[in-house]
Amino acid sequence: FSNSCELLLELRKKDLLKNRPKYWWPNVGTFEVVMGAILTQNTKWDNVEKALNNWKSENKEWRLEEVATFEPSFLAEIIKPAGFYNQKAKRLIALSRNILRDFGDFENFKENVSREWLLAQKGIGFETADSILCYACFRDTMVMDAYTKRLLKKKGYEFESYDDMKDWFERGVEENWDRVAEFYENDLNLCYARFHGKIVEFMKHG
Ligand SMILES: Cn1cnc2c(N)nc[n+](C)c21
Repeated sequence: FSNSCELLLELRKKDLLKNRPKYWWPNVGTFEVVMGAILTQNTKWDNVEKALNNWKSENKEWRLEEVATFEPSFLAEIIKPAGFYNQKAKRLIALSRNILRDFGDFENFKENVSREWLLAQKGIGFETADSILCYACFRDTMVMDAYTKRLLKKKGYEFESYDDMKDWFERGVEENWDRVAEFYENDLNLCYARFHGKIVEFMKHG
C-alpha cells in the first residue's frame, strides 16, 4: 500500500472488530478510558480488564471525583492485576487531582484538555496522551503504539519518531477522506478510533 488509506481499506476487508464496541475501546467518553490508558502501560489488556473489573464488579463505576480521594495503597490493591500498581496508583491519583484542580470536572476536561497538558502529567507519554484524547475526549487524533510500529515495519516503513508515524497515518486518511468518510459517518474521530483498533486486533489475532 502507498498510503494509510490503502492500509485501512485492506484491513476493512477482515472484519477485525466483530463483537467489538463501535469505537473499539470499551466505555469510550468516560473516565474509565483514562484509567485504562494508564493501566495498560507495560502489561496485557486482559490484566487491565481484571484490574478495572475489581472495582466495577461491586457495581461501582470509575469516577474522577472518587479516585482523587483514594489513598495510594487502597487504589494499588484494586489495580494490582495491571502490574506496577504502586506507581500507577500514585500517578492516577495525582492525575485525578490535577484534572479537578485545572478543569473542575470530567466534562470540562473532555472539552478543553490539550495534548500538552496531558504530556506534562507524570506517567503520560505520547501513546497514553493520544489514547485519552481519542477515546476519552473524542478528538480527531490517532494512537500509535508497538502494534502500529510493527505492522508498518513489516511493510517496509520506518519512522524517525512517534509524531512522524502519526503524521503518515493521519495525512493518508485526511488526503483520501472522500474515499472512506461514508464508512465512518463523516466522523474522523470514529475513523481513527476504529483504524487503530483494527491494527491492534490484526496484530494480536492476525
Ligand atoms: C481497549 N484496548 C486498549 N488496548 C487494547 C489491547 N491491547 N487489546 C485489546 N483492547 C480492547 C485494547
